[in-house]
Amino acid sequence: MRVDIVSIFPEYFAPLDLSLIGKARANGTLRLAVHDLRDWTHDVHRTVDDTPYGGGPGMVMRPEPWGEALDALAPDELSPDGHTLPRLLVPSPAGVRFTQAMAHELATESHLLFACGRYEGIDQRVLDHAATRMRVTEVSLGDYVLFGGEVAVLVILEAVTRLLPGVLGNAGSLAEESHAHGLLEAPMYTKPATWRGHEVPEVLRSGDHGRIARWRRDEGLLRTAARRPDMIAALPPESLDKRDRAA
Ligand SMILES: N#Cc1c(-c2ccc3ccn(Cc4ccc(CN5CCOCC5)cc4)c3c2)n[nH]c1N
Repeated sequence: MRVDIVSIFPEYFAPLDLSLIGKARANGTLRLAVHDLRDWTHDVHRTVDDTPYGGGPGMVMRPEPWGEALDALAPDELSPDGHTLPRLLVPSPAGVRFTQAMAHELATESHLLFACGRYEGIDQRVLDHAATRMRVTEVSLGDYVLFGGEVAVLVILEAVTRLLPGVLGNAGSLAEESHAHGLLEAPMYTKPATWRGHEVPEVLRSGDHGRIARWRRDEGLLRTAARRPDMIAALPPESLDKRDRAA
């Protein structure tokens, strides 16, 4: 997967050299490039923002630098390797909610292009023009307000990269993790069996894998009911058996 990120704070993405994303870049699974939007400005001050039409607080990101950046990173003509246009992701407080389902969808794309806004956001015409030639998605992490899109790109990129083949050593954990089967995962424990007077639940040390599986499902169901009743409501009815309904 090719990923291009455009931001006025490219240094925000230094963490992408670390850990499993760093390994995915080193082995070619992820081909990532971070670009400074100011490289597409032409004035001495490298200006990227201006006052909003219609008044209101703050500043808006000018369309010209963004237009030139997207032209450069998403050229209309097919590249020699038959490369098609990228999927443009624009983090925004007004975006559709980012979910694990969207992470799976994005993990199937060959080229993602992230536009990181700052100030009050990017001039709408940038997105409208981009949408005439590529798929554009405004995406939000949730109902809280950030300074800009960079943190959202780090989150989205981590959620997508871990779904790419070979990135997560133990692919089994992908199948088991919460949000994969609609429930939060059960509590996890490791050695020692007793720590500061707290015992690991006996069932987990029983070696009875049937009991363990049932305990984990029950605990996941209880946690989900307590913390995320919305996820319970979204479960397909057939996924809850009589025991679950009694819980
Ligand atoms: N993903 C994600 C995000 C973002 C996000 C993503 C991208 C950008 C680019 C600029 N910002 C700052 C910003 C904050 C608030 C507002 C709304 N304004 C409406 C008019 O009154 C003033 C306030 C706009 C822009 C961003 C924030 N926030 N929360 C998420 N889940």
